[in-house]
Amino acid sequence: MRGFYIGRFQPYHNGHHRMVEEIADEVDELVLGIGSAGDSHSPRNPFTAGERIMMVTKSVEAFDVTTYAVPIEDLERNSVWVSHVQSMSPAFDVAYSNNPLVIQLFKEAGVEVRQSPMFNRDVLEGTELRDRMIHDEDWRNLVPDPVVDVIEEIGGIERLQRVSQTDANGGRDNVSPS
Ligand SMILES: Nc1ncnc2c1ncn2[C@@H]1O[C@H](COP(=O)(O)OP(=O)(O)OP(=O)(O)O)[C@@H](O)[C@H]1O
Ligand SMILES: NC(=O)c1ccc[n+]([C@@H]2O[C@H](COP(=O)(O)O)[C@@H](O)[C@H]2O)c1
Repeated sequence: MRGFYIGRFQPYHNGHHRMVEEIADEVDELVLGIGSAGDSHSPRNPFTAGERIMMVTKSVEAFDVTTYAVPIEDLERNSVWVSHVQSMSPAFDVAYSNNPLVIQLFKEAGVEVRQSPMFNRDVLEGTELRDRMIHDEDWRNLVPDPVVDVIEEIGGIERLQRVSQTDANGGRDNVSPS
């Protein structure tokens, strides 16, 4: 059986990782959909699809499940989104999500959906992690080790901090010293 789990993974964190660990017990193969694949370099979506593919691919090596990472761009029309996903992904039998819109769209399309508990959601949330990165607070213990390596390799913290600035302070870096 093949499962499908989509997220923005901005970044891939230990909550996602726990969910993948549980899914790996139920399926033979797993497709990880890299959602909002066209988005990057913004405070909500700092990392590119390719960077997120590196994060998930290196992290899921810890589990005994064949995994395919597939980038999925957003569409204006929710009503055809499941067809769009299916057109990009290896065929799957069951979709995993805790996102109410995703659950609704898959159910309406007749796809079986399974949910998982939320793990330690007070800290294991992308929004909380990005906030900690911006403010130089602890985040490394909330993601799998390979994610730390990828974010360091790409200069991810500096990027997120810069794209989160406003022109009022961000422009300073662009002025040549006199
Ligand atoms: N701590 C968690 N435990 C279990 N599932 C989670 C957890 N955090 C996110 N998920 C689920 O993983 C999927 C992908 O989530 P997503 O990539 O949006 O992460 P997020 O932590 O919700 O990020 P953001 O705050 O950026 O929206 C969704 O179905 C979401 O509900
Ligand atoms: N119309 C659409 O493009 C559409 C609809 C539902 C979900 N999605 C995407 O699926 C992903 C769902 O992941 P999250 O659970 O992380 O929000 C997101 O990237 C979201 O943008 C897109």
